[in-house]
Amino acid sequence: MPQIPPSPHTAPRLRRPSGPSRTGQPWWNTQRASAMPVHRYVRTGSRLPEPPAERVWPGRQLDRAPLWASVDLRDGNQALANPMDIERKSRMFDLLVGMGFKEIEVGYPSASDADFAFVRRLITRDLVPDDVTISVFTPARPELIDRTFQAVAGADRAVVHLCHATACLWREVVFAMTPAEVRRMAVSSARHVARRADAAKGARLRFEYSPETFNVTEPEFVLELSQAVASVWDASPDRPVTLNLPTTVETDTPDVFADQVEWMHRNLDNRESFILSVHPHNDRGTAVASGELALMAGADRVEGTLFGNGERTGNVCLATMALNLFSQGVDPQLDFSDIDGIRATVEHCNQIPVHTRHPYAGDLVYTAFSGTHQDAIAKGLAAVEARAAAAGVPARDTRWEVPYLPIDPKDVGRSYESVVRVNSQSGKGGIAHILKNVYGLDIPRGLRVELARTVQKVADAEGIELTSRDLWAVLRREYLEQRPLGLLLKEFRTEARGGTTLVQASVVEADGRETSVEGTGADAADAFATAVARLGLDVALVTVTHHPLADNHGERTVAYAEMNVGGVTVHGVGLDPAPETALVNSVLSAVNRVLDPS
Ligand SMILES: CC(=O)SCCNC(=O)CCNC(=O)[C@H](O)C(C)(C)COP(=O)(O)OP(=O)(O)OC[C@H]1O[C@@H](n2cnc3c(N)ncnc32)[C@H](O)[C@@H]1OP(=O)(O)O
Ligand SMILES: CC(C)C(=O)C(=O)O
Repeated sequence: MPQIPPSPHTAPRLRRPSGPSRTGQPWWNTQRASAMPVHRYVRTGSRLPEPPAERVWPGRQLDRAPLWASVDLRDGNQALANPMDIERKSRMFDLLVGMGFKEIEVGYPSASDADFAFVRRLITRDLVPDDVTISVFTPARPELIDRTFQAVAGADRAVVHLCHATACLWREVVFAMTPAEVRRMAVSSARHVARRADAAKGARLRFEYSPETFNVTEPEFVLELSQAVASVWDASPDRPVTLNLPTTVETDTPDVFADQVEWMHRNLDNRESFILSVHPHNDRGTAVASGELALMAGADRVEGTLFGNGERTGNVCLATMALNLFSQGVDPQLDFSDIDGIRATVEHCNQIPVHTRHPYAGDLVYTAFSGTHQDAIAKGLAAVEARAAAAGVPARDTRWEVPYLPIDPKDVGRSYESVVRVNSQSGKGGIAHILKNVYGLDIPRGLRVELARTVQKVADAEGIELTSRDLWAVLRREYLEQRPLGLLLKEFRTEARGGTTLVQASVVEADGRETSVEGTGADAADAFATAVARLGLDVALVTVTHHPLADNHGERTVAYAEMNVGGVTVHGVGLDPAPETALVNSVLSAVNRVLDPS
């Protein structure tokens, strides 16, 4: 794990809150106004001309995958400190194709030679599969539209994506245009695109229009622009225009965006001549929610990137959206069965690491450190296996219901190995789960409790995570190693006597005295416990269990004894190729832990 350097500040330097406290506040709410300049910001509420008379989206559920469009190579790429070179673009393109994306925005060819060259490469080398359509982005400037068409010349099919900002702030500050002038720019650019497309004989071209800053534009104005552009392009059900509604900068709660999308969905003339698309950004951290609610509100298509790369806080993460569908039993129509491979490629291409807590893909998202979670996960995994065994089907075909794990890590190519990891927050269930999964030890409940206390002490003292090897080391030191003040078993023999077992043993006590003892019992452990009691020790076997253990040391038996020593319950473990030796050693282990508790 990377070491994080200590913060140079012990505490943030905060100004004391200056606002008044609310009068009559109950003791459980003593919050005060902050000292931050909140007066600089305005609450916007609904952005529709009037509140919707009815909303369909709250009652809908997502029951199928939308049309996905990756913008990793355009919006993602334009946000990178080091935009992708041809090698990285090609890796990203191949990944997206391999995962099943059918529409890929491959660049902004008029922006840079690298973007232009990559599009040419795809076309001239015939690298685009028959069922995949590439898309190219252009702003509403004639010379840049021309360059875009040069880039797609010779393509069998493509989408030309025209975009310009529409909101008041952009109109006034960026373009210095009136709404009428923006409308003229939209229509003249759309005409220019149409003319260039007409000239590109033989190519199957479709068009996309993005009223950039849609979410903060007057809805009637966006509607008017969209209808005007679509009419220039002769939008029809056979050749629909993709109308892409971005939250260029996410500004509102997702319900506000859903209302806007539903409003467009209802008010567009010839709705069937449009593919209604959304392009959520993540400035408020709610891009996925905005995307999902927009689909419920009538959108057909989503643009986004893998793991959410993109301007500022990024685009909507398509991995999250797709796997959210998967977790609800909806086929996402994208293949995430090797999420670590996908992540590695995306990290290589973007040169940005995916966060350890990123949904579905982060290193720690299928991992529990806390004891109660571990216990529940271990029980859940066991229940799935039991259900599968009872039904006579592989666990992979059984319904997934495991506490704290929304999907089976194996379904995205992860293993269960790192699902449970131990530190000072962990408990007996997780520790037992690891020892079972990694070492095959089926530790009985009483021993789990006792062992967890020891592990907890180690974890607290060390303050770091304990690996499975560390857990094994704790178990070995606590239960399997000889203790200086304990009894040393020199030799023993067993003999079956009717229904019982006789043990004769020679033990050396801490003071060096060697004594021969014997005892009979139900099995070797019981008989040895009786023999040890004859040394004058107050010991009795409560119960012993054992099971075979096959590992790279060969076939062995592990035995777990629960003893009553001087009125205290104590456990011991024996491990040996010979079953009887394992049983005897488990008793010796428990007794020695009392004789020498160091
Ligand atoms: C929301 C989005 O993600 S849109 C995509 C944004 N992507 C990028 O910016 C990456 C690619 N780079 C560019 O677009 C570059 O700006 C280039 C390559 C086009 C170079 O543009 P330049 O001619 O140098 O202009 P510059 O970027 O400085 O300024 C933008 C100009 O375009 C205008 N403009 C901005 N967006 C658009 C648009 N979509 N359509 C038409 N004009 C636009 C601005 O008003 C400004 O005009 P002005 O020069 O008259 O003031
Ligand atoms: C081009 C548009 C869709 C865009 O990237 C945005 O508005 O964020």
